[in-house]
Amino acid sequence: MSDLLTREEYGAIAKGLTLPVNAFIDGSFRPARSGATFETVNPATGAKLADVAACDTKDVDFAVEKARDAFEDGRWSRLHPSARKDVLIRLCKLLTRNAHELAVMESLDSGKTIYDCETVDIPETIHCLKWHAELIDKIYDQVSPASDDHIAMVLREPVGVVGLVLPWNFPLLMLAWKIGPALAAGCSVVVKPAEETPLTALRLAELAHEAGVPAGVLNIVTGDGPGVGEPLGRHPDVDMVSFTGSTETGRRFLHYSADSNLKEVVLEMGGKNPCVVLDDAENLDSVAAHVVNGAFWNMGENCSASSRLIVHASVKDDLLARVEAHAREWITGDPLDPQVRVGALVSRAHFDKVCSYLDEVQKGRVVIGGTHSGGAFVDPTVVEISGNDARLAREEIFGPVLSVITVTSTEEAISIANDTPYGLAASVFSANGKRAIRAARAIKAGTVTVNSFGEGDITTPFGGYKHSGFGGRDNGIHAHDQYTQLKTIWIDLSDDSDDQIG
Ligand SMILES: NC(=O)C1=CN([C@@H]2O[C@H](COP(=O)(O)OP(=O)(O)OC[C@H]3O[C@@H](n4cnc5c(N)ncnc54)[C@H](O)[C@@H]3O)[C@@H](O)[C@H]2O)C=CC1
Ligand code: BAL
Repeated sequence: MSDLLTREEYGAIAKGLTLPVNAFIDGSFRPARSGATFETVNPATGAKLADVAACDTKDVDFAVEKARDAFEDGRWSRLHPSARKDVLIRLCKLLTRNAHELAVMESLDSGKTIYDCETVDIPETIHCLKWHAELIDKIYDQVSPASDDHIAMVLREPVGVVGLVLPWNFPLLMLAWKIGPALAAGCSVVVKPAEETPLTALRLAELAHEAGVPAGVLNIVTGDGPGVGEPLGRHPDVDMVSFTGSTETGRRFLHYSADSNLKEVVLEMGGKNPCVVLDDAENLDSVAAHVVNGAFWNMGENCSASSRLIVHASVKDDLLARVEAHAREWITGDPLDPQVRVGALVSRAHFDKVCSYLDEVQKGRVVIGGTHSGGAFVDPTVVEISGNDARLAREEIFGPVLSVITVTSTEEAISIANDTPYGLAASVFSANGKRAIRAARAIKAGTVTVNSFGEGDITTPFGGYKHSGFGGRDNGIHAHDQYTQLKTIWIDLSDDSDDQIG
């Protein structure tokens, strides 16, 4: 983990940054073929940071062609796994050496707090890449239990050319969640960062090249969804797409695949995640700290954010008093100030979306917040609502807004927790282990934490049920499955095998 610097030191790093502005294809930075650019803006100040290459179909075609060449000639895909490991570990060392610079770049581009960038985003990015690098030369293929006359090998092979379409809420970390297993497995990748936050992906690609990732293996194509994401999704020579973002856009990738080459699609999408506090929950101060962290970490711009607190009536008042006290400690303001816990929302458009929910907040009992400032900042907001039908309870806000729903039984709590089209994450608080585990099993979500808020760690699969996920999981050894496919090699050992085929 990086040591935190002072506001002045972060300011000095920001002033000295050289921002990458061109796409990274086939081992070098290149402007869009059309010459077009788009602005990337610091959402905390509204100031332009850079004009970045606005790529389109021609750039995507070029990047996929180079990725295909690299994959087929084996410069990466057929290296010994331990050789790929060594290169990725070198990349991790370069990322560590440049951690402060990357943290500041991420904070400027996204509005995330420097505190989170330094303590979560950058160290977790490095940890994720290192974990997959260390894994890749320790996975064995299988031999099936065939007869004495046969040997049947079940091999995992890299899937090929992979398209990775990323969100803006954890720009570098979501890149790592996907390139970590994809590159370790031997795939070539074409990455499309979110147009709000293209900078750190470009810088990482430069460092990866320095570490020894061969040209064509890691390509970053900047631009918007229709210009870059759609041609990547529709490309006939992309074997697989892994996407993180909204359910609406995720659904499009299934259409793109069906309309093109039936590429595999893995989707990690939205959530309306319940935090269930049962009547026997103990240490309500600790519960409140988890509730506040779950709701307001990363400004609530988190697919697994706890956005619904479903609490038993007998503990509600006590809990909410403590939630309010903890929420007051989450200072909103300048993202480069290491004391600040709530930074800027990612863009003016997203700020406007979140503010549209603040009008709804005024219809409930506001416990804290409901306020905003500066065209980018929304204060941590807790509001009591009745039932699970309001927009506040049903729609993914992706901002620091927590809706509180009171229940009078565990059955009602579980029923409301599951009354959503989403199923990404949940948390359950109870002093009784059996009740907590039964509740965790009853909630339809990909990750359920007991007596804490979290997403597990790199060793555990992450992804959703229902409208939150499709086709696979990020993280853990399970992520390796996304980027590989199974091949059976069936060998006949019988004496007359010369005449037999299969
Ligand atoms: N699950 C998650 O982690 C995320 C959820 N969201 C949710 O989505 C809402 C909207 O945010 P957006 O940034 O608009 O999400 P989005 O899902 O549209 O964007 C994610 C990625 O998909 C790309 N994309 C957009 N339209 C596309 C298209 N037609 N074809 C191919 N690629 C396309 C974007 O350029 C970006 O790289 C947020 O308010 C939030 O509720 C947003 C980001 C991350
Ligand atoms: N929290 C990691 C996944 C996401 O928010 O997109």
